[in-house]
Amino acid sequence: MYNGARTEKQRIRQEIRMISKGLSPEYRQEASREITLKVLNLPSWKKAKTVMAFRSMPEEPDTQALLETALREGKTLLLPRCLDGQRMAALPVKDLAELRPGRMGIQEPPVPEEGTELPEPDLVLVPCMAAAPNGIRLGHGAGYYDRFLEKHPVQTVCLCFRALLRSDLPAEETDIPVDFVISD
Ligand SMILES: Nc1nc2c(c(=O)[nH]1)N(C=O)[C@@H](CNc1ccc(C(=O)N[C@@H](CCC(=O)O)C(=O)O)cc1)CN2
Ligand SMILES: Nc1ncnc2c1ncn2[C@@H]1O[C@H](COP(=O)(O)OP(=O)(O)OP(=O)(O)O)[C@@H](O)[C@H]1O
Repeated sequence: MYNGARTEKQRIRQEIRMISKGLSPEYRQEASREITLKVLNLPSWKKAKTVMAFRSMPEEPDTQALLETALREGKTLLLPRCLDGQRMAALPVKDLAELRPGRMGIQEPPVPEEGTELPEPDLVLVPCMAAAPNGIRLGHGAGYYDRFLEKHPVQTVCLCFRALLRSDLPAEETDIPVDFVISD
């Protein structure tokens, strides 16, 4: 079946990969620092008892300081773990040393003991390849976050380098826009 939005997304992902490759380590580091400070100043971060964040991949804003701060502030920290090619779970992490590489080499929490109750997040930090100021985001194309957010309608904040913001992202019916986009 021809799907215009999907084809357009693939084309934009190629462009984004090129732009992303051109971002210097110095820019990434400084921009990640600015993004981190903005997140820490969000009322929704300050209020949140349980935060679902993500362990960043090299091309994403570095979330290390956010993860450490969440734990230090005594928040319950959840990180995604891919269950299969379509679904992910938000699992609790007490110490970043518990994480092990999963799909695409992303560090994931271990599977909790059977019967462990999973806390619901008050705030979800969402990764992206690119995002539009109106909250439409472009991910890696597996639909993990769209499926997850459909079941967990909570406050969402997407972290995106300013250089990767673009207002021409196409949306499919299943795309769930984020509430805020934070960039440097
Ligand atoms: N930091 C971070 N964690 C995250 C995500 C993310 O975007 N960023 N995800 C957001 O969804 C989930 C993992 N996303 C994935 C998205 C696509 C594929 C995937 O289909 N990989 C292909 C190869 C594609 C490629 O190389 O580009 C494969 O495994 O065959 C795997 C995981 C959960 N954790
Ligand atoms: N809730 C859903 N139910 C069924 N299919 C879905 C759902 N959400 C997304 N999909 C399908 O998954 C595929 C990938 O979606 P999309 O391109 O939006 O992923 P993405 O947002 O880029 O990736 P990710 O969410 O993993 O970061 C699409 O073909 C879409 O139709």
